[in-house]
Amino acid sequence: MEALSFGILTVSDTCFRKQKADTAGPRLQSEIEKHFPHCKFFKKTVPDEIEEIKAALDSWIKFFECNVVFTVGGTGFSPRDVTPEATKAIIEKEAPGLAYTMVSKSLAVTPMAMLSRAVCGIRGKTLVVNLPGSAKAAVECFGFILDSIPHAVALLTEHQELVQSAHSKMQEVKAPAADSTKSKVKLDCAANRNRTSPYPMLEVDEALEKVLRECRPTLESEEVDFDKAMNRILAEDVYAEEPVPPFRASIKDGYAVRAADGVGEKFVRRVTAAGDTPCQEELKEGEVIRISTGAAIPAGADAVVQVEDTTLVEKSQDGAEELKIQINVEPKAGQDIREIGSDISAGELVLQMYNRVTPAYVGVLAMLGKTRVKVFKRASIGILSTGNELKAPNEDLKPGQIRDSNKVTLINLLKKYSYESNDCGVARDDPDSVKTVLEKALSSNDVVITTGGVSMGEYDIVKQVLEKDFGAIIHFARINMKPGKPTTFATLAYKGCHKIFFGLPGNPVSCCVTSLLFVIPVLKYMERSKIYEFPVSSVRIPILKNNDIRPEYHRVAVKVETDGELVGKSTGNQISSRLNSLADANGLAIVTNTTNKLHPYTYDKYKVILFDDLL
Ligand SMILES: Nc1nc2c(c(=O)[nH]1)N[C@H]1C(S)=C(S)[C@@H](COP(=O)(O)OP(=O)(O)OC[C@H]3O[C@@H](n4cnc5c(N)ncnc54)[C@H](O)[C@@H]3O)O[C@H]1N2
Ligand code: MOO
Ligand SMILES: [Mg+2]
Repeated sequence: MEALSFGILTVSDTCFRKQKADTAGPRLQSEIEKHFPHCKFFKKTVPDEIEEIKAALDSWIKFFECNVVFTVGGTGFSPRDVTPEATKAIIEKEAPGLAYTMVSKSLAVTPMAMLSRAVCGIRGKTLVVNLPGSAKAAVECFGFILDSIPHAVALLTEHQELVQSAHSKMQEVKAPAADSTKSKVKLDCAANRNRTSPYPMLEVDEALEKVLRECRPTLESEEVDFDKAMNRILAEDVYAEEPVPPFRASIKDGYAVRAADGVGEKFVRRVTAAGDTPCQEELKEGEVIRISTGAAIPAGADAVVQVEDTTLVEKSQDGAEELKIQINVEPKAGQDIREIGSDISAGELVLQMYNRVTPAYVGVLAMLGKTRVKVFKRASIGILSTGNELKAPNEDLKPGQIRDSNKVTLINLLKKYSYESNDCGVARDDPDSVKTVLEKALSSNDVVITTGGVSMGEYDIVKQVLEKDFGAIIHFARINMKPGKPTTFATLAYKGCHKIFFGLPGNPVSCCVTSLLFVIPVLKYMERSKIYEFPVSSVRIPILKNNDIRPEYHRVAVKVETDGELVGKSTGNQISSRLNSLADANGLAIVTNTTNKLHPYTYDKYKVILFDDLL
């Protein structure tokens, strides 16, 4: 299939004259790339001139048959805004539904959206969409119509493959939820089961790419109390409504002085401490006021002299009060004073949208008195185990049974990266039980994670239940990695809602490693974290052997040597059942097959995914 092509035409006098950088065009491009990873782009900036806009649109449509052209800017009420007029002049048919969708959804963000004059329409095989000029609004509006784009392009180009995938996507949304408690899956007699997997084997990168393509970054935000916002992604730019400090404050314990009075003996008029109402009576020549760190600078004072640079000259009769002191060091005007707004000025952009909230962010919100803050919504996550052999950790075991460690491990693994999840119980290895437990999990979670039942056994029925009972699309069910080969990823529509499904392998290490490689990154991606993958570093490790054809994600403990070099060591036997191989690990060293490799050295440098603090 040929890659889709997009035109981004920035319409702005100031960007054209290079008086202002174009932020909206590049932001829109990166947003488009997230959803259409292999697309082509045509980009140009033109001034707000009707003929120039028309000429650019014309050439992209006529000569390059661009699938979609987005104009950015020039859709408002100012006299120079003519993008809608230029667009109307070149399109053959209007597509008002798109413009309507953008305005109506934008109204939920800002009432100013009602001033948009954006036009959308079709010319030949090209869809033309006017977007607003601000980067934030352009990306938001693109998000509002994103779902319709593949289908629109499919219809315009009569692109069969695209039409089909757009239709199946729509089917997916409409697919009826499973209703009866009985599964349509019947346990095959062992002789009838698949003897080879029908699913293609994907590389790890391909699998992650597929997952990210299906799990779009959210467009929804919610307001939370500032002290509950830790680790969330900000969905608004935070501007200071007040300056910090709100008054001129002393940086030192000492004396508020008039710098021009210089050194010498001074009369100590009074005392002011942090929290005291600022002294309004003007400081007179030869006077000082004793002051503590954080106290408001009294009227007339323009410097603070620290107590270390003074000498006591005269005390009160009871010996408790200072009457006169000597200033020993020439003060400079402004010395040791925090001016109003010197930390944060009123109106300043302090915290930026798309950044993750840290403890200091929470503190800054507290400083500004901003007690509610907008953050991007997070997916709700349900976790369940499958397996007839499983008992709860507090239960005694009969022969053949083991304790369910996966569920509690995954719940805590997610918690480590700040994601709460719901315990959805355990399903037995029979289709009715898997269906019932899955149904419950899907009814109250956006993302459902299961462990076990995804490999080649006749009781590995999770995929069949997903497909037959829930109409799920299995995007992949095999990955070329060790551990984690049978990792399964699917999407489905449950009661009209899009659900994401990870079927992780039952082996305790396999489900954790695949969570680190796929689940955690996608949860971060979905809540719009700018960084969603763990860092990868080169680490010196004693030779690691791997006799499997699959690349192995070898659990290692990595520390920083005194010279700053990262060195690691294996955590021992790497069999997928041995969870203790992960217990003290903070990295996954990627080891390709070593069967025929000669190792002249005892150490080698490995690429290591660092998922925890260095030792
Ligand atoms: N013929 C083949 N057999 C297997 C293949 C294969 O390619 N061909 N792949 C192997 C690999 S690799 C893995 S990984 C496992 C994955 O199996 P399943 O996802 O189907 O999981 P189960 O069979 O249900 O269980 C596997 C293993 O893990 C234990 N387990 C399961 N759940 C839990 C839990 N909640 N807590 C602790 N331990 C659990 C279970 O008892 C099994 O020992 O398949 C291989 N087989
Ligand atoms: O892939 Mo399995 O997860 O090797 O043990
Ligand atoms: Mg199995």
